[in-house]
Amino acid sequence: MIETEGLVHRYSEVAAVDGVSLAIGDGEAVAVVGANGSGKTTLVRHFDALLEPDEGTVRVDGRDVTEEPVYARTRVGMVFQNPRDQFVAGTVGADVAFGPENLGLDRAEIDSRVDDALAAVDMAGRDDERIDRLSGGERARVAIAGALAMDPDHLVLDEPLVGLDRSARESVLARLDELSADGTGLVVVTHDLRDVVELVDRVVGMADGRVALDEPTPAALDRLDEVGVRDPRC
Ligand SMILES: Nc1ncnc2c1ncn2[C@@H]1O[C@H](COP(=O)(O)OP(=O)(O)OP(=O)(O)O)[C@@H](O)[C@H]1O
Repeated sequence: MIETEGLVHRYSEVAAVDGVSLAIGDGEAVAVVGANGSGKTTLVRHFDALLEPDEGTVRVDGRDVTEEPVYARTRVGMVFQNPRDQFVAGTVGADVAFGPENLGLDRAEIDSRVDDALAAVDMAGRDDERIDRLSGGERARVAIAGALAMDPDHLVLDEPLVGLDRSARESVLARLDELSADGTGLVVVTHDLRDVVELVDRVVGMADGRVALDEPTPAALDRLDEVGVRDPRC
């Protein structure tokens, strides 16, 4: 469970997140939508204590993320907008192993997690390939595998489909659908619901740093114009 209570984040004077109280349960698949600059990325970066609240609290399973950032990062896997920003090694296997290695797990457990994570994104057996020689879609899937190797309860993906062609998008979405069906919670940040509308059961709409919409998917679609987001049915 991810919870924020009265969360405020300011960059200098401007409140990018302005009093957000939100609870995301285990296994929920949530889209966080809103216009450019509405505070989506800033909000989700708090789930892993990548930013510090100016006001309010963020908890994962009831544990304050500022006090226990390592716990938050093992339970909430983060996949950034540009996967290039998150790779730490030159090859697929070494990169996916990095998180579990930092947990101090033994080699057999690390290898098993890497195998499972790569299989989950349809990249099994490609451990030795160089990341800089992969396509954009393959990189996106390796980034997801890196987060999955931590065996998280929730996966937070910030614009995971930007820059991918149709077949890469479909491949990533199919993997996310399977993960969701297996019980991994998904939080997908996007300003375009078209791709993920089938995937999510709840839509949180941000406007000016606040939650302006929080509804189950079918009902939410009728109110998207309130947060400046296009109705994917149109
Ligand atoms: N590092 C930063 N320093 C200063 N201001 C920032 C920084 N990051 C974001 N902002 C500002 O905070 C506000 C919210 O930005 P944020 O990236 O959270 O919004 P977003 O909804 O994710 O936007 P987008 O859809 O464009 O990615 C914007 O006005 C942005 O300019």
